[in-house]
Amino acid sequence: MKSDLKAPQKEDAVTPQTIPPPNWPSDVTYLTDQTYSSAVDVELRSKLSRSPSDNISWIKLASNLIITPCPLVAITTIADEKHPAHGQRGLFAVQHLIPDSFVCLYLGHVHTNSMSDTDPHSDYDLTDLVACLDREIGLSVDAAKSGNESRCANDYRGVAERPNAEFRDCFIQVPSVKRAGGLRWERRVGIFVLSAGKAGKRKAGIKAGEEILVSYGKGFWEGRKTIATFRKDFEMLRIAEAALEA
Ligand SMILES: C[S@@+](CC[C@H](N)C(=O)[O-])C[C@H]1O[C@@H](n2cnc3c(N)ncnc32)[C@H](O)[C@@H]1O
Repeated sequence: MKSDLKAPQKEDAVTPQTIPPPNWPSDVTYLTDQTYSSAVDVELRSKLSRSPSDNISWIKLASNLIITPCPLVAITTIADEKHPAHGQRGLFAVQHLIPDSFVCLYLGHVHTNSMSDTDPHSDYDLTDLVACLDREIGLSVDAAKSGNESRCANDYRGVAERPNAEFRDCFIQVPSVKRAGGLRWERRVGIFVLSAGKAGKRKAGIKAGEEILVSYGKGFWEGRKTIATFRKDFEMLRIAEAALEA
């Protein structure tokens, strides 16, 4: 298949970096776009592109919405001792975010879902966090070693009654040497504010200063419980059980 994508030059090649936002973890690379494992070859990556015949209703994000670092959020170390992720980082809104609005992309290292290309120790892999980049073609995004602000979004369990944001599939425009206009649409996963809901219960959106909370899904915590039991990691077991009971 002919493609306008450049073949990956080497494994773990990173995109250009920008100055990370305040409170960014020093041992994690801050990304402005996702990177690709060498197992994600040109053909596999081309499946992430939107072909003109696609009739998908996913959101197409205008390039002016994608700003790095993201001006809508702040990474904060959680000081509240009652918060189940106390001492860790969380993602907070710095301004009012209206229902359905885009917050930021979930960036990280795109990998195949084969065991040899997956980090079993990662707490930041979208395969586990409900959404994955594309289940049909078996790709996911891991932000354990490199990512952006989204990797700091906590699960709502034990923090609030319900999530106020969610992961959604979307498209962004990336450079293309073959397409007219020099751009093509490529799939990403982003964090979006939840919709207002039919009864308008969430019409307030997310207030400035509020923590942005998603649902990782029950499966994430059940998985953590199984791993913790196997590894005899009692702290991890306590956290997973508390989240499942919340
Ligand atoms: C994707 S990371 C979220 C960001 C993380 N707090 C940090 O500082 O990098 C997922 C990890 O955050 C923690 N976490 C997130 N939500 C939590 C919750 N509701 N209860 C307990 N721990 C949570 C768990 O350690 C989980 O494995």
